[in-house]
Amino acid sequence: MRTMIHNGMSQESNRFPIIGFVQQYKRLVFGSHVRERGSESAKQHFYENISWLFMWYKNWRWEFSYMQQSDILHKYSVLVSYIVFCGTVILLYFNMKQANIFWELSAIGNFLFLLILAMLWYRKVWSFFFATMFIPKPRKKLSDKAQKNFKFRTLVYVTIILLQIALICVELLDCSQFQVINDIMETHAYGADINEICFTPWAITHAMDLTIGIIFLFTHISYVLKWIIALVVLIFHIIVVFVVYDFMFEYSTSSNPYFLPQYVHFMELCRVAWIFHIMNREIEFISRMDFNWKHELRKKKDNAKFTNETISILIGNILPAHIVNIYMKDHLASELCYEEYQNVAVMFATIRNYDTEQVGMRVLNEIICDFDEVLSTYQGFNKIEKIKVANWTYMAACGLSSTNSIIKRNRSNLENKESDFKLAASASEISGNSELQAPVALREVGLSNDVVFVMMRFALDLMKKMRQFNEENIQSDDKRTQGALRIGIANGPVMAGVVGLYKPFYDIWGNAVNLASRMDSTGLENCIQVPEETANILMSYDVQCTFRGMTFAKGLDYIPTYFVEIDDDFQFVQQRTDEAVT
Ligand SMILES: Nc1ncnc2c1ncn2[C@@H]1O[C@H](COP(=O)(O)OP(=O)(O)OP(=O)(O)O)[C@@H](O)[C@H]1O
Repeated sequence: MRTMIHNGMSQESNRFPIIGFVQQYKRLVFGSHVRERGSESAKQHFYENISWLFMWYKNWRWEFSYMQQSDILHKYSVLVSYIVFCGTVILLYFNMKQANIFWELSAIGNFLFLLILAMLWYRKVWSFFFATMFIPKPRKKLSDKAQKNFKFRTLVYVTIILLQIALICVELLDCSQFQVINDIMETHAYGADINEICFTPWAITHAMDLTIGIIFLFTHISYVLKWIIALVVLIFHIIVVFVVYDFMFEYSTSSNPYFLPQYVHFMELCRVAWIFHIMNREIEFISRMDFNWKHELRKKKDNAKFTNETISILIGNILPAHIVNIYMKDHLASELCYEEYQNVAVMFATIRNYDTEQVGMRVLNEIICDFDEVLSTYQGFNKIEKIKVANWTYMAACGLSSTNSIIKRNRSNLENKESDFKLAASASEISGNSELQAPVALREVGLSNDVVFVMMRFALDLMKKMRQFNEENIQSDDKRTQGALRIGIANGPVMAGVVGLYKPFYDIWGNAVNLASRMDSTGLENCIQVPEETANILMSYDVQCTFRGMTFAKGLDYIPTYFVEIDDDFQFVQQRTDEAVT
């Protein structure tokens, strides 16, 4: 992005009138070609959107937001124009006779300038003098607002120029044409002091030069407004030079023997106006181009943010939220990162009576969508995480929350307790759990048996959903053609993580997973089969579990298994008090 901006900026700078000329010259002399790079469309957009004559954006929304930008140079512009104002006072003082009104206006001007400068500079001056002391910096509200407010900036600008022009006007008005002629004749006839003459033409022209300087000094003021004011000053000068005080200017000294002094005066002002205008145009161009690039950058940033969010959503559909955070935050994609959980409830739910060959993918998709809908209601602390759908089996787990886990990372075989702790803490930061102090605490949290009870409730909700699906989609009363769920649940320690380079897939491993799978494969339709340990937990929650018998589970031999007692509405049956496990 930075390279793109750099390329763009250097390309744009080649188009400045002066630099552009140098480039053209180089091409002519050395035959070199400047290779066009960077974002062509952004550049094209900029050129199409700007009016070269008026230096404004054709899009008024852009123009408005450009003008509303904060002008950090504003206080410096005001300071420089104050110096110029004082310079004008000194210039007129030494070259002309002053009336009282001149000093009154100077005093008003000084007062206004100092007021505005105090408003704009108080914070900077304060931090300059008191930065080392423990005096709090004054609030930046006023100076900041003044800098940001376009109307205020324009008002200050117009006031300064009016003050400057008024100063020249009072000097001129104080000198009537009759008095000027009289002064000149006295000077010639009686050898009177030249300082006694109330009017010095070059002083007026130079004061006008300074005014033109102030006009083009300010940035973030409408370019057209500046030109209108500059034209008014030029016309005012023409009237003074050629009409009202033509006699004085005609006989003033000339810096060019080939032109009449009046024209020399006018050309002087035009030259100054032209130079300042060119400089101002360059600054305006850079400033607008800078704004354009900022806008492009903001757009690209927004796009990048949107893409990032989309990626997060997509990955969030594949991986659990806290794993997404670790992946996105720490860029672990190429490293092994897995979690150890002390107690997770695992469920395998197989949809029976359907075969993809017979009913097609549509039925499977609809049922799984229904199940996912149920899943979306199991959020929060004991959130249920869908692991996968394998064939017609829906696999889910409860207790895979970041606060229950110890995260392990395999970074160059560097794995020790300390790093485990740090990562567990970072996971807790992500999930916002500040109670987490050490892995020991994690283990205690991870041992909560609520996960088993929540998993059982989820299994019952899936059964209800299955029945609803049958009612809505299957016409026949034949139980053999209707979908039925066979569910196995087990709990215990598991490991969870993402392995491999491509197609990140979150999975869980451990005895509890194998056992849950066996509980499903050896179970019965519309029943939830659990091993003894899980049954004991459920019974401690007052859920009636009935001993099924010794069931053969491959790899485990014969193990005692239980069915969770379910009524006709797919509600669990409360345990009879005499059987309750305490
Ligand atoms: N992460 C998992 N996802 C899906 N199924 C799993 C997962 N982990 C284990 N299982 C299933 O649990 C069952 C028992 O696992 P075990 O490791 O005992 O397999 P096995 O001895 O190879 O048995 P089988 O011959 O049935 O595959 C297997 O059927 C296996 O498919």
